[in-house]
Amino acid sequence: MSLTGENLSFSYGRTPLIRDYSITLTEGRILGVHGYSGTGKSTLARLLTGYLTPSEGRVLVDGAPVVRGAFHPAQLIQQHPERAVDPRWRLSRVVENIDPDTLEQLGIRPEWLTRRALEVSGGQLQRISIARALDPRTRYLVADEITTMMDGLLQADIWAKLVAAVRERDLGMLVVSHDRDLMRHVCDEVIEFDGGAGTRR
Ligand SMILES: Nc1ncnc2c1ncn2[C@@H]1O[C@H](COP(=O)(O)OP(=O)(O)OP(=O)(O)O)[C@@H](O)[C@H]1O
Repeated sequence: MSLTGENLSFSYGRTPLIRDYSITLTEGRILGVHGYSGTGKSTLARLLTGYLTPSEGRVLVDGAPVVRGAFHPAQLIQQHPERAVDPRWRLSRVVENIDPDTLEQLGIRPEWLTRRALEVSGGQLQRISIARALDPRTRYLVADEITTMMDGLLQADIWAKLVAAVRERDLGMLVVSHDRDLMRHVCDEVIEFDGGAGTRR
């Protein structure tokens, strides 16, 4: 069982950002993706989770393309949770499909759920967006710089809880980060991302 990006190419304008790049994430593994700023790591994360469509190549989940409009089994957790959560919604609505044990596992307090996104802290909102990504149908997570804006203690707490949840559910997780120490700590393996064959910047 795997999440595969097969011969992916993508560009925002004329210059290719990602070219003929392939990557495989196996269920139950935590794979780190490290690379210089601007190489296209966030773009790769978006391609793998269906937020962007590759110009060439394809994304396969367990060997098959994801059905358009269906729940994507690879869920993206972004650096800025406030961009991922509708500010008008009470947080209880954001996590309505998530079982209470998962909320408790992530240290989410019931009183946060009565509020909206702008009425909780960044760390609290990131826990909510992690919880939402842990839908029962999720098989893979792509975590893109999810604790970059947080202090060390909060980072460590969130990663400990997320990794425990991932291991317990035997999910595959791709971790995009600049932080080599974090990746050494969290990942089974770390790869260097360069955008693929022949990309220039
Ligand atoms: N929506 C967009 N439209 C046009 N260009 C974009 C868009 N999003 C990103 N880019 C450009 O694509 C390149 C790669 O961006 P991306 O965010 O994927 O890189 P990254 O490796 O994640 O960078 P960082 O490590 O700094 O977060 C950058 O030059 C960026 O300016």
